[in-house]
Amino acid sequence: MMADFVEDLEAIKNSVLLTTFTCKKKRYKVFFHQNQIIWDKEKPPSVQVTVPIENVITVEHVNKTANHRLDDPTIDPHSFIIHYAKRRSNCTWKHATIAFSHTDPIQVASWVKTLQNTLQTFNQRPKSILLFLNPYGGKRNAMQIYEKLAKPLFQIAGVDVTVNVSQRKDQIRDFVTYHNLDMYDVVACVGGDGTVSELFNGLIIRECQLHNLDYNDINIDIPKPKMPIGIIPGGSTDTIAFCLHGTTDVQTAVLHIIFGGRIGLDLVSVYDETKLLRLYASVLSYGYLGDVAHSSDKYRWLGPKRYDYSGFKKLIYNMGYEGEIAMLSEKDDFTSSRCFESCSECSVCIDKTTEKKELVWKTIKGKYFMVSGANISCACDRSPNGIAPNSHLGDGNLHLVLVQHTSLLNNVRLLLRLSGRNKEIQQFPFVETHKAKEFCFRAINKKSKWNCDGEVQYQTDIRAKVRCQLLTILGRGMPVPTETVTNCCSFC
Ligand SMILES: Nc1ncnc2c1ncn2[C@@H]1O[C@H](COP(=O)(O)OP(=O)(O)OP(=O)(O)O)[C@@H](O)[C@H]1O
Repeated sequence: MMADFVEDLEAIKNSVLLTTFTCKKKRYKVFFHQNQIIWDKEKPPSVQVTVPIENVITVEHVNKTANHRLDDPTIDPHSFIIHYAKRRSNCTWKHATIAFSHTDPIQVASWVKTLQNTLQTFNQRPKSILLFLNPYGGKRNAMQIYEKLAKPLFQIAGVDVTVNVSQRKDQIRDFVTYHNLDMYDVVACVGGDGTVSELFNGLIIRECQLHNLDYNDINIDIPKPKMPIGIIPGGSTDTIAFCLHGTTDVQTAVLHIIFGGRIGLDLVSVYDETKLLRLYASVLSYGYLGDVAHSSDKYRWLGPKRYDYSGFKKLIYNMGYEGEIAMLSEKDDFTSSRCFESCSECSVCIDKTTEKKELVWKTIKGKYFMVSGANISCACDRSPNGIAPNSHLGDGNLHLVLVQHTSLLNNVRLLLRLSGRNKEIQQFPFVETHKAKEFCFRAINKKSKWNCDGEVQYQTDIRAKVRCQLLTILGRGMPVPTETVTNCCSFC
């Protein structure tokens, strides 16, 4: 049975179709081989387009226009349409279509059947999605984002979407924790980092309960939820979505959900002395960013601009906070590289046969402007490199970025560099970065708050532990950039 299936797949992959079709009164040679559709004009100049079948959303017959309003639409046996995704230079993907016609309906039927059969072999593509909308985050337009940009694409792809609009904070987390999700392939959301955080915190608590595990115990191996999550940006910063796709473009995110590609994302579980506080995916930050998260919530009516206002106020105060940090790291791990699509460092983590490296605890004390445990680079539109440019999505490590308390001028340089794309903050002498699998923080004297995926966490003394690739996300990872970097002034 399995052998037959594999043979069928091979037969589909090796099948060759070559037909001359018409498109907008011009003749095109269209070719399908080795899972690539290629078309080009019959006569010069050449306009060759190649579309890998994994970038095809759907293939269908074109509908004939009905003679009367009340007539049911019928299919035109002479034409078919390919809906596919086109990658653009700025990391975004766009929906595109091409319709081909032929006088012989058998040619058209043969193409439609072959392409549809090939698409059916992509069995990771979701058929049924439970989608949460957060009407409160970002510009409060999650509903419009869904109706205008996401729904039409899901309809083209034939994905069944059940929409659930959140009525209160933590409702998404509670729903995912306690409701039956068996009828869905994927849970997804339209919202910012706080919404994504509700979604995966609910999924993890649910999984622990299913396995009768006490999630408040830091020593348990947290079970990995089977269900992947899809993220459609609809918040203010959307750091998680940006680090996954290299953009916060909504259409790109929806296309990644439709394609069903999977990547493993590390999560970090954060505890106080007695219990799990929450899990995070982007950053846990104490000091400046904690203060900004706390004060900016009062100005939510300002939208994303609230971060500029609160950020400026907290910068002027230039508070420093004393603390003691203990971190658990691999003894000789000095590697540092960026995480892009098909990342080799993240694929090593999946391989359970990798030998375990020796881990050591190290303790440091100091006065800090900011202490951040970055699980991912934390790049976003406002900070194209992020706090930790070399942090990976799924390598089982976080980057502990410690910014010492220093002059106001240095803080301004730090923030300018964070908002630029040319240099990394790691090059400043007052910034040190450590890779860690676990860390503890204890505040000394004056206390700040933690900013945990954009949400305020009031307990200051915490312990955080990375959980390697605990979450499966629909996406392909950050694309390799094509832009060249230009030099900037030495000030920032
Ligand atoms: N119906 C609701 N009413 C009030 N708050 C809600 C509701 N649904 C979700 N929330 C909460 O809204 C808060 C903000 O949401 P979210 O983080 O998605 O947007 P944001 O803060 O604008 O974006 P980002 O985190 O990307 O900067 C989160 O704390 C989330 O738990």
